[in-house]
Amino acid sequence: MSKERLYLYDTTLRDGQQTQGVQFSTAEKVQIAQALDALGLDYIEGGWPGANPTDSAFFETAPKISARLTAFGMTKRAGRSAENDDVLAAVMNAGTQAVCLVGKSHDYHVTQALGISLEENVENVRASIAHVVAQGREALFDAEHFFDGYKDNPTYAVDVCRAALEAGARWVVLCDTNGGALPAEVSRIVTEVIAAGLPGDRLGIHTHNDTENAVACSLAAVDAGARQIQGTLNGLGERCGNANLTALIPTLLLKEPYASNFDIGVSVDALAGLTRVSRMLDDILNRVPSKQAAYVGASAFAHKAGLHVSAILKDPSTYEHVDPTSVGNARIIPMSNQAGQSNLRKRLTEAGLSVDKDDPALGRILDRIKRREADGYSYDTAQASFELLAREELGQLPEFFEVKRYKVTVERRKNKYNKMVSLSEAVVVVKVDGEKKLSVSESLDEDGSDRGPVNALAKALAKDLGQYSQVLADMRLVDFKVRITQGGTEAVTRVIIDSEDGQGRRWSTVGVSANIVDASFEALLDAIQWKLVRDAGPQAVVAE
Ligand SMILES: CC(=O)SCCNC(=O)CCNC(=O)[C@H](O)C(C)(C)COP(=O)(O)OP(=O)(O)OC[C@H]1O[C@@H](n2cnc3c(N)ncnc32)[C@H](O)[C@@H]1OP(=O)(O)O
Ligand SMILES: CC(=O)C(=O)O
Repeated sequence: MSKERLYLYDTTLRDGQQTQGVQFSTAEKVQIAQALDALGLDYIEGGWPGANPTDSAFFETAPKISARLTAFGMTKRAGRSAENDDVLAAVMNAGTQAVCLVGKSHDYHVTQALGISLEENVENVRASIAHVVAQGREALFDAEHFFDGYKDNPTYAVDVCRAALEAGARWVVLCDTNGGALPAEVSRIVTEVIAAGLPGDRLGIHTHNDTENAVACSLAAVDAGARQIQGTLNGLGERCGNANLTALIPTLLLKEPYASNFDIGVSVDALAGLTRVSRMLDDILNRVPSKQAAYVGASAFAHKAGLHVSAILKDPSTYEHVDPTSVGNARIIPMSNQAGQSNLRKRLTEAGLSVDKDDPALGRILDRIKRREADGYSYDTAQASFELLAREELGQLPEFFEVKRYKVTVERRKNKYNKMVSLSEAVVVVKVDGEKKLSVSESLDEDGSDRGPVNALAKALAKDLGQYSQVLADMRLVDFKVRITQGGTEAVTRVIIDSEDGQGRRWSTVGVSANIVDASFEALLDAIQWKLVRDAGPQAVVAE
């Protein structure tokens, strides 16, 4: 049986840019358009030419893409011809293959927002679409507030859409503009609209996520016969966002009945780039990627509970609905107080530690993790600290050096320009290679800015570690997170430090104490030890 074509239309650069706090630069728009094109989207809506300088500049320097680049705008305003509407002219002047115009399909909005008669609005829609088609462009009509309009006045909502189709629109897109429609309602209305004579293969769906149902409503519309879906990467969009293409694309490619029934422009090979594209967008937006995002989140294939892991090790499909590599994601088995021996052995193997199934050290490690998590530690994220703890229990952690003492002071004082500035100074005394070494460091960066007491401590600790200093030269701290948590009955500070090195490795360590400096020092110490285990293990000597 041959598959039917289902078209995907991306509006990240238009409705996605209507997200509060999101403003793409022209260069970022180009980068996103190219990534969407490589994925295989059919249409990429670049923005509203003429509405703002960035959108206009994007169309002026439009990237060469295979997808249909689409300019967005609104139907002509009343009282002037389509040819004489300056807003529409700016949209047409972008010169794109496809033009999508939004227009009213809810009678209430016609009379209230536009203040014109229902007939005049139908004629404005008809004339605007005819104008686009007459200029040799593919025309799309976004029927704004369609579902709310249909519920109030079905005949009028359908008449507006019919006018757009008769004027030559390739697609009429039924929009749930306020995002309040539910899947069963969408299914019923799309079915009725098709029965009323609007052909399903010319109908699209545009949903918003105000009830967390945008993806479900899009699928309901497809089930009922619509053949184009509009959505955005990572579900960006006005208010709560649009239908999330990052969830829809894998669903359409990997789940039945969609996989058997439809051909979408995205190939199975391109799907493997989805997680990367999703993270690229977060990177552009300077957002921390949502761990729990379906398919592409860091936790989408993280198996924490002991029961899950024991089965996963026998067959991953026991607790995974799809193979993580199909969307470019990866399976994670974090360590935590939810773990059993299966998690533990899997994690130890990944760390290069092979332990027999009945080794009593396994029980000791698990006990220690559970006790420490009760005290406020979190090994779920701090996998490097987990590994060090396990090595210690297994007698496989060399004592590279011994910390004899440390201190850090923070001072506020006037600089030479008579401005109050902070300066931290740290002193660390270690015994390494049988020799006691005292290192002092300040918190000031090369440019003179204060980097704080933890930075001073890190510099002092790594400053003179004898034979190991060379190994640590390419290591740097990249993130520092502090959380006040409840350890036992007391409030304690938990510090998580992320480090990376010149070999592209990134690792997280944890420290817990009532005192933030001690918690930070513990996490720093783990960070350095983990690096030394990796790169200086065989040379390690046990301190006297
Ligand atoms: C549902 C959606 O998300 S559609 C996308 C919405 N996106 C945006 O609004 C972002 C870009 N918009 C803009 O930059 C500006 O609104 C512009 C440049 C388009 C227009 O700006 P202005 O001319 O200052 O108008 P303003 O934004 O105040 O109001 C919109 C006007 O368009 C009219 N209008 C709204 N929809 C339509 C339509 N489909 N067809 C014709 N006119 C319309 C409104 O009635 C209003 O007219 P009025 O000022 O005579 O009352
Ligand atoms: C067109 C559009 O973005 C909407 O109706 O939501």
